[in-house]
Amino acid sequence: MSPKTLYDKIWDAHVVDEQDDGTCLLYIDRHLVHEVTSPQAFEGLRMAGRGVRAPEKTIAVPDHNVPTTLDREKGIENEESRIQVEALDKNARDFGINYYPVNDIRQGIVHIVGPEQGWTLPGMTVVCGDSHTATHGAFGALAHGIGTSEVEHVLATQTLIQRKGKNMKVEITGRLRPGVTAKDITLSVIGATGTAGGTGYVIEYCGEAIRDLSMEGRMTVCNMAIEGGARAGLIAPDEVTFEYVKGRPHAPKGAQWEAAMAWWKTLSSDDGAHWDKVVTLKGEDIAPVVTWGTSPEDVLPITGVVPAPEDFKGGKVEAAARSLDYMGLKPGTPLKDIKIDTVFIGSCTNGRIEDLRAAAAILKGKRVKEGMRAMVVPGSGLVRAQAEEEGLAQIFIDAGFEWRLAGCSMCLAMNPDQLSPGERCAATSNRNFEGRQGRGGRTHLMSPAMAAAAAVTGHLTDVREMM
Ligand SMILES: CC(C)[C@H](C(=O)O)[C@@H](O)C(=O)O
Ligand code: SF4
Repeated sequence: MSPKTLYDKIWDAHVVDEQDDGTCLLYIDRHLVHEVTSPQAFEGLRMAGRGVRAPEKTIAVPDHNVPTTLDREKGIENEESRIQVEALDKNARDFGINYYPVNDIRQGIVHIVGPEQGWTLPGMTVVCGDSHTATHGAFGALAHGIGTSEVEHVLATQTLIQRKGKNMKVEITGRLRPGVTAKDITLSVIGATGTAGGTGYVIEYCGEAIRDLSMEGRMTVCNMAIEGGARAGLIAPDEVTFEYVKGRPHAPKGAQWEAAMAWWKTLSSDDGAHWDKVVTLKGEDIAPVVTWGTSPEDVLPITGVVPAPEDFKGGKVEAAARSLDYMGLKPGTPLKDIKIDTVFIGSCTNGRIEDLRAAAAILKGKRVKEGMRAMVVPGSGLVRAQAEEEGLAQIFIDAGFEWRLAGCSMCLAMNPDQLSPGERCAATSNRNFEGRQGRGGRTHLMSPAMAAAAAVTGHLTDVREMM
């Protein structure tokens, strides 16, 4: 047998049918559903008089549109948002799928809830009508974002039509330096490869610096695979993975656990497997980074300066000029001199317990700079509860942060947490497009520790100076 990559192995184990032109039908192990991309899919099922093929493998949770303020039981003011959340509630109950409603402590961002509840397991195929489904690849699961018509197809058949992608290896060698985190890895990879660098590929992240990451950190890395253009991101499962999964509500138990482990231990790329593209970064070379522009590839070490359009080539010259104009930045300005108005800590990229710990470690005994707004939005109700138990919530509150309920919140402008025109935000989320956090809002992406440091000083800050 020829050597295979991890992607090849999971793919081969799930192919139900392959046509001569390479079109495949893949079996889907887990289908995660949120309120934004599912209403029409359920409507389609109703119209066709069909049910959900595997309700026990389908998990629904509202996240994008839910308010995260403490008074959210008052309901959703925006009509469109309210209709979506109500539709999910009705659909989940009518079709008998697993469901975490907004008042359930297990509610949260779908990509945080899936792993937390043990729905996401190594070797699985996982889909969701959401591009950041790549997050689940951290478990060595093949996790694709899909569109609404595909959501309907998966609901009805538990299969997905796909063509196989190419194999790309992203290796991070050696160790990270102090103050450098998973977020800096994933942003630096996109900085190096560009937002189109992964187009057509499934990325496997490997190397010592990846092995050294916790599951939380691995999820942060895979979460942004999509921002690098890839179809999915993967990390081979190991002891760290098994330890995280063990004992979770929907993880296998007893003899089933043993059987699962026997298969999970085979889930790594074979020596000599073929890679269509290889990118290597040295862990020691990665610095704490921030984005300066309106694309996740606009990444620089915090010690850098705002670039000039002429520093780029081709179409990027014009794009950079437009970015700088939108962001209100002048070439040559030290990144550390950029003043900010708002800090947002949360999202499926960085809303897990370890992220809150990292931010709290910087904030302990300090205050948010006068006049700024700062919020922490835990990724799930359980993350929130754990943070309260660990005393992190109190650190945030004492520092002057708002301590919110779980949801996507200010990651995107689909709920009341939005930036005003011109407002500048240090954000731990994954997208910085024009208007992403609100019309005219300006986003700088960074790690939770960097965002916390910026909250204290009021400008972009090198976290290493505060450690
Ligand atoms: C709303 C949803 C479909 C979207 C996505 O696909 O990623 C959102 O989660 C985002 O991050 O932009
Ligand atoms: S937290 Fe942000 S990136 Fe993640 S699913 Fe929600 S909107 Fe998308």
